[in-house]
Amino acid sequence: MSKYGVMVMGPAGAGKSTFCASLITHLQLNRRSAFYVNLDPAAETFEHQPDLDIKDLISLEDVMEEMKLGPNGGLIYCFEFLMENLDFLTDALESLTEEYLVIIDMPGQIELYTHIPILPTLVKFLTQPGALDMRLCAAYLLEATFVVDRAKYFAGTLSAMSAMILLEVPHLNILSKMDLVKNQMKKKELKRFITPDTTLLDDDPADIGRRKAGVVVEPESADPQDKDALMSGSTFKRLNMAVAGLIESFSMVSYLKLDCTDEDSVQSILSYIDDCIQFHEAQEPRELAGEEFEEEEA
Ligand SMILES: Nc1nc2c(ncn2[C@@H]2O[C@H](COP(=O)(O)OP(=O)(O)OP(=O)(O)O)[C@@H](O)[C@H]2O)c(=O)[nH]1
Ligand SMILES: [Mg+2]
Repeated sequence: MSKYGVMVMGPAGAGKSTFCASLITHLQLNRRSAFYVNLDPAAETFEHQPDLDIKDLISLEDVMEEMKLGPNGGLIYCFEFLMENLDFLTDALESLTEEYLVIIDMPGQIELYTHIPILPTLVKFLTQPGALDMRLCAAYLLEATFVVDRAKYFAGTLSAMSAMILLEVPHLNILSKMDLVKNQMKKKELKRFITPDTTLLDDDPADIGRRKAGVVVEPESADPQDKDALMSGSTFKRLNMAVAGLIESFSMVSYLKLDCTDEDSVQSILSYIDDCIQFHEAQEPRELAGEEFEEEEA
């Protein structure tokens, strides 16, 4: 029997756990079943208690103490340990029916999504036909406040693209915390950030600010040893332009908007997730309970 799931990823503080909580609340309100898996060994407080928590397998605190590792090295160790103990996942997930949406809350360390092969291995394990056979999609969150700084926005987009290429599962890119920017920017202006392209750099407020302050240094006149001067000037702009051009030419990234404080917004993202993993196609028609039947009849 197939399982259905979404892996919620993205940089630190992007709003992953908040989104997982909103999604679970929304599913519960709509009488759907959720199975919440926390894979962040540093996460301590939850709005909904996880059904499965990596901390029951390994504790980051113990790892850091015993292995004399820092928080990032400790996290990688925890994931390596998880990969050697995949039964921890199989035992909990194998009995789930098709009605469940498995929501996997990931840590924010960017290393996980860029150059370490742990996540691709984990995704292969979860999706492997004949085993858990999970129809899995990735939801990659990037904070909408990044749009204020174009360089940050493109760097974030690059990390989303990297995760996309690395994982090879259906991928949704999401601008989270939209409530924080929607009053600061006109709708039309915000719309430009849905699909990243180089024109966004033409009117970069940070660049205009630097020019006004007279700190733009042309690379030809800058001291090659003075990295700050170089990076504050047109070299930085050209670098951003090159990154933006690369992203634009691959046309791989476009964003959905998420405001966790808005039920309709969470529903809209859930619809995309359901479509990606073809959740509804697998559902048996449910027998209506008495109350629902009366509502339907009315
Ligand atoms: N205004 C607003 N704040 C949000 C939203 N989503 C998350 N936050 C806040 O952003 C902060 C980080 O949110 P988390 O959900 O913990 O982010 P995370 O990505 O799980 O963080 P890590 O697990 O530490 O990487 C918290 O203070 C949240 O309250 C949102 O949609 N709107
Ligand atoms: Mg979190």
